[in-house]
Amino acid sequence: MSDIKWLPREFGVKDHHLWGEDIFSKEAPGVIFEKKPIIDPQGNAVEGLYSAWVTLNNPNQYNSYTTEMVKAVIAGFHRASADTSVVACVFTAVGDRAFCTGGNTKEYAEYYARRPNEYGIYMDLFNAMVDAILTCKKPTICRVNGMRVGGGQEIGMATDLTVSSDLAIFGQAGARHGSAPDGGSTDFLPWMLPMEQAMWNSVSCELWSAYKMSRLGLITKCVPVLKENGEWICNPLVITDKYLDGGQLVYGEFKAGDEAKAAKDKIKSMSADFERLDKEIDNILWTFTNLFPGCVIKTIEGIRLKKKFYWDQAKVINRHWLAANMNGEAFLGFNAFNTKKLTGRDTIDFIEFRRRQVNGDAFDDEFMAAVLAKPKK
Ligand SMILES: CC(C)(COP(=O)(O)OP(=O)(O)OC[C@H]1O[C@@H](n2cnc3c(N)ncnc32)[C@H](O)[C@@H]1OP(=O)(O)O)[C@@H](O)C(=O)NCCC(=O)NCCSC(=O)C1=CCCCC1=O
Repeated sequence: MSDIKWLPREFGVKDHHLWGEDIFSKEAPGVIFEKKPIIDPQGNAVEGLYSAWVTLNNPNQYNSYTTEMVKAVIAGFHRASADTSVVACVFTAVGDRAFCTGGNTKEYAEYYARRPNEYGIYMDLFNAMVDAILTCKKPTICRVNGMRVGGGQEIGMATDLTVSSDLAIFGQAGARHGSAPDGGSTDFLPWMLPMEQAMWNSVSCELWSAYKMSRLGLITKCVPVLKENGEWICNPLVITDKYLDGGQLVYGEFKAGDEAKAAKDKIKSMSADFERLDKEIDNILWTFTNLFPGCVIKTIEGIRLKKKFYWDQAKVINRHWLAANMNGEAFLGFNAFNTKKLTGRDTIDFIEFRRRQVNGDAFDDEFMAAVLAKPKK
């Protein structure tokens, strides 16, 4: 015989998906999974080739992820990874206020605080979510539609590329609200920002503008989303028309005083239009579409290896510290934030906390009551 047609073979295409469609939901809080056709530069849909969109849908709580949403994000990236018609995966969220502000602080305060073992199990899911993004066999793009804060910054940085609305802000919240940015930021930030900037950004909980993050190289690009008299305008809250003032770099810094107030009022009176953001996403998708898929993912995973180096080691032990911390600083910090409408204050009294530590006070309920604000009468 001169051919190998005689070899027994199985035909058809296998289904490698782990989860069915029912893990996704269009109801908030939930995660939407969609496939959208690849668009060529002339605006035509390319038949049979798609981008997969994983969309966080919890806008009333700034697209923070609940436990159920974490599971659905894992499923979304796994689905995109295993679907051969998908060119790349876009990670975004509903609305124009936030991409994601991290773990759901209501759930953290009301359920996970003082339940460290439960939080440890939750962290196993959180780690699996970051792993699902970092191991997706398709390029991953974070489409930042608004603030990317706390765990939101962490899952965003786990993606391969970020393009952002210029209204977005980026940063951490952990040390202010009772956690450490150990869901990826302490591992990724020192690669993505100069070390000093990574240090200050992760500890101070300052939120930096998209222009500043673009200048520092944390994100690929930010684009205007506001139009005035038919013309695109840059975020009026941010300095974008000069680099230097008094010898200091000011490009990307926030305006202050009356200028800032006027800019905030202006933004409030306008609505965001993501046309340019989506055009950028289409351009990146089109570039990927016209490259060898195997070479693309090998190149990407070669870069991801370095991002994953510290994450893969630290995630194992961080999970245990984060769990234990739910009995201590996290209990206080997340409860303070969760009850801010009742008390009028979103953080604990840090000065009293430190004074009590100086005195060697036991970390008991009396200590906790002393540092938490009281409900307003
Ligand atoms: C600074 C903020 C991001 C934005 O502040 P501001 O613009 O003043 O808006 P708010 O009034 O605070 O928020 C608007 C409403 O959204 C609710 N909200 C915001 N974020 C969350 C959240 N993460 N979970 C649940 N709900 C949220 C907020 O309560 C408001 O609702 P309301 O009913 O009052 O209108 C600020 O919002 C902020 O600091 N948010 C919390 C950020 C945070 O602490 N995230 C968790 C960090 S920890 C984390 O994510 C971790 C991940 C894995 C590893 C371990 C870990 O800790």
